[in-house]
Amino acid sequence: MLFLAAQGKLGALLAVLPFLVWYGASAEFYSSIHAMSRVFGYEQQMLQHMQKFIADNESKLDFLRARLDEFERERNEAQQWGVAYFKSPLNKYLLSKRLTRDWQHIANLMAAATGKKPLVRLQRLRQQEHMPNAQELEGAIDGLLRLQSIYRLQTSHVAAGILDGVPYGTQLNAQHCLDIAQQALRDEHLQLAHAWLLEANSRLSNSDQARLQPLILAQLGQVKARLTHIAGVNGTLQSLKELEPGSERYINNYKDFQPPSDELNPVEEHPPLPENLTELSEFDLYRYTCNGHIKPTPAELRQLRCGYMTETHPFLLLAPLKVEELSHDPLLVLYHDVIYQSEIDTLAKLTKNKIHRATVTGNNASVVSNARTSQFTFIPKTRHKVLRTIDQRVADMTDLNMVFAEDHQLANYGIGGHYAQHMDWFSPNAFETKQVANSEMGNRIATVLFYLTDVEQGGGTAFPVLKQLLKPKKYAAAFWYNLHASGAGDVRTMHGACPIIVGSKWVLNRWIREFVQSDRRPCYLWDDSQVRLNQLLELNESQIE
Ligand SMILES: O=C(O)CCC(=O)C(=O)O
Ligand SMILES: [Fe+2]
Repeated sequence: MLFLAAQGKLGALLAVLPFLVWYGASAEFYSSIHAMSRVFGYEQQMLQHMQKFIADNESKLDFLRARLDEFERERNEAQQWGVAYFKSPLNKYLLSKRLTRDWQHIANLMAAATGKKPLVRLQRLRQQEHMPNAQELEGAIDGLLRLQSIYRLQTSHVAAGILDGVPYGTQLNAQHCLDIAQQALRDEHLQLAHAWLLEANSRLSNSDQARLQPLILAQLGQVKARLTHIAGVNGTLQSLKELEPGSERYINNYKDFQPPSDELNPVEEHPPLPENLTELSEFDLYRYTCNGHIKPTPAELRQLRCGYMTETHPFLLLAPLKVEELSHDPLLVLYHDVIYQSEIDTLAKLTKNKIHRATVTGNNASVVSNARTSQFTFIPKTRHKVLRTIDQRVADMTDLNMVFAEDHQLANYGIGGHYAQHMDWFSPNAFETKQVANSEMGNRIATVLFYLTDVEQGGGTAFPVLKQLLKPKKYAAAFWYNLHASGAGDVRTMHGACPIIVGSKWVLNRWIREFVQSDRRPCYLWDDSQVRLNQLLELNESQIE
């Protein structure tokens, strides 16, 4: 189980709530490429069943068409005979046969549920695990809006398949843009709704113009009216009326609707970049670190070094660890090339079919939350020798005792998958309410986060207070202390996994607990644990360029 650390105003709920308000629906589908490739395979089978359904129905229709021709031919012949036709006992037989046995056969055939088998199979596939449902469709749109908001992606680019400057060739049509706009509107992202409606309007094809444009314009009028500082609501309503007289029926509560007078301010898709960080919510701090707005100054960067580490094990004299400093206090470093491909392959085998949608623990039970859209599994080190080898390396990297380390956690993030800002350490409240598994091992003194994949775009690990964004680099591992020397949780370690724009991210978490480390970790004689996050940010106020 995982817990969001809670302490005072940095509590779990505060960390999660703003996010839940922003992105209300639960969503699983987009959180794993693994699941997506599975259902992509199911879709292939669904198409085959559909083909079979069509083929069965086509052969039934071919058969019926042939019978129809035959019956018509027989009738035409009969008509040529005139009344004489009814005198022949042979014809009496043929007519009777047609109207009884033949027609019964035809009626049975027409009534038969042709293609039932492929239909049943198709329906069974739709029930498969990982098949997206309506809620997950919402989640996929949520994920897209989240990417847009975090990375400040321009709507016209996204609709044209350009993600953060890279073209992918997928185009959205007017209906897609309208669907996204409607969800943005429902969730009160008015600026984004506005941008998606404009995009829908500009992407109308001749064939869907009549069907979609009145709705698009009506919604655009409403959004503009709600964003009262913007221009053009009256113009939009005018176009709507010209397009379709009586079109006010598209506007909810039209009678109460008071179009404001037009003003000339343009609509920004995204809020302006903040200059003062002290006022930002924790989510915004995370967001602005993910998109690179919060970053260290050159002066701060000059304090940081890279080098080879040889101290913790004699073997390191032969093969020193490559370390990159990212923060001195609290310590955050990145080790390069500390896991082998063969080990990653074994980890992949051990996790096959085992990962589940991540939960976070708030006050009560673990819940699937949009603060964390990834999938994970825990594997005890007894399961495989490789896990113990990795732990020995972690001990060399950290100089910490691995006896009290949690099970290996492997997590996968798919497109849009993320984990909003949080601390890895457990709050005192989590201990009091017995939410901490193996509490006798103490709190999470340190984290080692192995990157098992590169990620094409996005997916960094953001440390807003330390102003660091770690881009996932295959074979590397981040290491940081979560606790002050006093044992108190360090709020400056607040971090989060930024959403993936393109790619898939696998990580291995090693959470090391605090007991049995007393001879390992150097103790400070002073306790800086009382320093509050806001004070720290004020201290750091200079930093954005
Ligand atoms: O995947 C990442 O970049 C961070 C993951 C993380 O913070 C966690 O699992 O606690
Ligand atoms: Fe974490």
